Amino acid sequence: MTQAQDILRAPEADYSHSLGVSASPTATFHSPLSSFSGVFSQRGQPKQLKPFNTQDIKILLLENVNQSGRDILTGQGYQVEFHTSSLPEDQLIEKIRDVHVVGIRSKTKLNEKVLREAKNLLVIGCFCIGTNQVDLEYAAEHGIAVFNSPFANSRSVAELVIGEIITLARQLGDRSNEMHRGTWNKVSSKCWEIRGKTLGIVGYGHIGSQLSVLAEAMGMNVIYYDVVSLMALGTARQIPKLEDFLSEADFVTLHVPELPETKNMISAKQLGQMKNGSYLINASRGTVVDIPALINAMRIGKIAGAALDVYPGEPRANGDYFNNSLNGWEEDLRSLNNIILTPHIGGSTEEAQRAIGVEVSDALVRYINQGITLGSVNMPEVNLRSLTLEEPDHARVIYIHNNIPGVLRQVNEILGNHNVDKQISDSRGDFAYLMADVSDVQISDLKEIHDSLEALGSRIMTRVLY
Ligand SMILES: NC(=O)C1=CN([C@@H]2O[C@H](COP(=O)(O)OP(=O)(O)OC[C@H]3O[C@@H](n4cnc5c(N)ncnc54)[C@H](O)[C@@H]3O)[C@@H](O)[C@H]2O)C=CC1
Ligand SMILES: O=C(O)CCC(=O)C(=O)O
Repeated sequence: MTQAQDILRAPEADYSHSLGVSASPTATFHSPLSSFSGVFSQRGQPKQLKPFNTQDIKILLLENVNQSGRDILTGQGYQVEFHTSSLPEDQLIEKIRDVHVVGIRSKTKLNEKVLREAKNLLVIGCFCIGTNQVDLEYAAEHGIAVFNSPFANSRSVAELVIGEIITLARQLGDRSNEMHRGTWNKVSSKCWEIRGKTLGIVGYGHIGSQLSVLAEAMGMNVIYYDVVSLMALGTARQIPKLEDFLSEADFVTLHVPELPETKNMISAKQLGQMKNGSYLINASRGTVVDIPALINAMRIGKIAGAALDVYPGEPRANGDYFNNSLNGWEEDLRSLNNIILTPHIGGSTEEAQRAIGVEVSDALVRYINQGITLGSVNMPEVNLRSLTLEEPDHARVIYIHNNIPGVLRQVNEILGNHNVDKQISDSRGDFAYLMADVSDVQISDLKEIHDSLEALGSRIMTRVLY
């Protein structure tokens, strides 16, 4: 057996999941982080670290996180409680009090009210791209790291949008509904090829740029609007002003995050600036489109069709919920022609969910077991080579603290009685993350190190792994 094989077999080195995540011939996603275990285990077998003061890691997994992710977490011996949907707020609060880790997708709102109750929480895993459902600032202030999967479902969203462009151009939804009702209605009026038409992409990030390539391959012209100046792929063109952009596109598709600046970004005024008979697609977040304004624009024939995957209010679970009790305009939307309404399924493919399950669970394991924050969306990104089995009297000290002068001196005074083998510290805004590997420590020293760090005024959270 080669040394590399040996390392992969060791129970501690189980980031090897990332290497063979997909059974699909087309899913080529591999987490870039999957290579780190190899890099950092070169000097010996990595040692399985244990938290000094959180012996049994308890995880609450909501919203049907994929089996791939559940397997990784249960494989670590953590206690995993799994739910297929999100929970009502009162139940969420009850459960979050007890757990060290919570895993969610887009539905569960981890706002200040909920996080205030989460006294043991170390880390949140968003098994999706968007992190708008989490109060990231509050989490950082309380030493709770947040991880997501920044691009594992981008391709799935881009493919959905491609399908919708053709579906809208050919009024496929309406024809299919008519046939389901027994009506044969063969028409070509206002049905178009997409070849030569202009696709306008708002937000040219992971999804928007992927979509750009696919659309061009189908003969579309691509323009995009983004707040950042970005390199165009193929023959796509960035248009600096939203108004000019909207007046040029036959199809407008939205791929921006939920932010105060993107709220109602497409409203009556912007719909008025779009071409007569153009189409609108929103698979970003429900708040980006003023839906009553869209309903009006479709009723007067300004907009010839729309596809919506996301809504300002979305239900917690599957069921007969798409009625006026959610947002008040569902019945109006349902009555329109040539509108595709989908239940937030942009990223819902086997490939994407498997890859996300692996990527986020691997990040959680790295954080819980080793304190590594690579890929965190609210903490400085910090990494140190793993401790190895050849270093028995070592411990890893993690000190999350307010970013104020003089902290390193105080920490190193506390660690000074031991040999600090390696240390790293980085900050992100008001918060800083320090990780130090110390040798010559006995179990009896750990409590003293932990308690001394906890007593410092700058302290947000202390973890000692040994
Ligand atoms: N329907 C679904 O199931 C899914 C929805 N999403 C949503 O799609 C969004 C976009 O995803 P990615 O492409 O991965 O994000 P990204 O972060 O890679 O790209 C977003 C782009 O939007 C741009 N942007 C931000 N504010 C803007 C503004 N005010 N005007 C114009 N451009 C602006 C950014 O500069 C960036 O280039 C996510 O934030 C998420 O909310 C993501 C995955 C699945
Ligand atoms: O799959 C989900 O639940 C959420 C998908 C999404 O919107 C995201 O990844 O941001």
